[in-house]
Amino acid sequence: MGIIERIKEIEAEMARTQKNKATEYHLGQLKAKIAKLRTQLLEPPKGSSGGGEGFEVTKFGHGRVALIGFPSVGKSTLLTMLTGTHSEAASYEFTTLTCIPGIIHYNDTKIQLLDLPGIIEGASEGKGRGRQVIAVAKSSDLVLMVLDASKSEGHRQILTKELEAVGLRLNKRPPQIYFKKKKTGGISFNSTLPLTHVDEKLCYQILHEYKIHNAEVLFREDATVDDLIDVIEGNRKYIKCVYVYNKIDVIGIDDVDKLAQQPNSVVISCNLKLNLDRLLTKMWEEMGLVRIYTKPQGQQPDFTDPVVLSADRGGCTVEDFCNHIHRSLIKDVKYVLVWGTSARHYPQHCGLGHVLQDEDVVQIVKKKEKEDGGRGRFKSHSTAPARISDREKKAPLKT
Ligand SMILES: Nc1nc2c(ncn2[C@@H]2O[C@H](COP(=O)(O)OP(=O)(O)OP(=O)(O)O)[C@@H](O)[C@H]2O)c(=O)[nH]1
Ligand SMILES: [K+]
Ligand SMILES: [Mg+2]
Repeated sequence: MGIIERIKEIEAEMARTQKNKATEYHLGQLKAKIAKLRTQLLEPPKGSSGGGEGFEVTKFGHGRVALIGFPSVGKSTLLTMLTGTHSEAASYEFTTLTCIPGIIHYNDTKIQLLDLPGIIEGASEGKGRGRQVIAVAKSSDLVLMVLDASKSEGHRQILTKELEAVGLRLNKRPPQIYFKKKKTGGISFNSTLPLTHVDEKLCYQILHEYKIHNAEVLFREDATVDDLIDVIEGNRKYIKCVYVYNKIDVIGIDDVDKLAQQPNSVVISCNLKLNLDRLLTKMWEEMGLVRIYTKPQGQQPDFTDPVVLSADRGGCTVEDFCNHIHRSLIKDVKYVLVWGTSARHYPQHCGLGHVLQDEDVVQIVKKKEKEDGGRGRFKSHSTAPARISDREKKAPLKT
């Protein structure tokens, strides 16, 4: 029997099994069995060199956003509208057969937007180009799940399930469970609070299913069996997702209202160019990008060319900022001067650990500033016309 058939069989058994206290251990075990099989399904076939031909698209810009959705929901139309890069759109399904990258210029940052083939139910099992599409989704910083506002609301759940089946977790944070395999000592099970979903016996059974007999497990929240399995599997990818309901031009205003109230959702119409600004704002907020403007001593900052950091990827400290400019810079830095929302007063003298915020202005003061004679990266940097921000009008940047 193939892996997919075995998954189907266990799912059927789970559906048949009544949920109660007496069956919860058995159900937990079945969940672990399915998780193991799904992981197996994702492994490249034996004898092959890797995952087969994927969509090789080089990362570009300050972040990557993937358009995921069923066929003909308007993904390509949206890519064309937001990036100006043409991607063929038509009324028939599977118009797009590969990955098409475009660039969104927004708030002085560049975001790579990827148009992809439509995926269908069963994509996680390899139907259509599901695997390749999902691999791209996994490589992204944000997923825009594009939905047809006029179609069944169930589509959102079906797609979410497909993505979950391959280890993607949308708008979730990793479970607060400490888990460490050991060589000896048996299993130590602890929690910092009362648990209502998992007890010691259930945890043992799940670990047993994974043939783990020595480990330390500490629950720091009232997590579920699924959370525990995610932590043991360890290969889950936590990604933010915005649900984009397109084609609101073909439904009534009451239905539009209902969809707009769904969590993390934006309603749009590509045809009527409705709400695309809102979509861009939401997308940008969710990416959590932090723009830092460098200020050469005695000059205004260059407000056209920020260093872009991210709390999720790489971090936003002064040290991250310095490393972003040049790996070897850090050893020369004495301290930095910071203007902006992260500063308590202007300018604030900050060390490497200081956490910067969006639109902060930073001036680097080097250890050997004098001997350097002002020839460093920051002295010669840019004479581009400065954009005068509101904040700056209030507090001119002297130094
Ligand atoms: N009414 C309406 N139709 C739209 C809208 N946006 C796109 N469409 C139409 O929907 C159809 C499918 O659009 P595509 O952009 O090809 O959809 P897709 O999701 O890229 O489709 P595949 O590549 O086949 O998966 C086209 O006929 C578009 O003109 C919209 O806002 N309103
Ligand atoms: K289409
Ligand atoms: Mg398309």
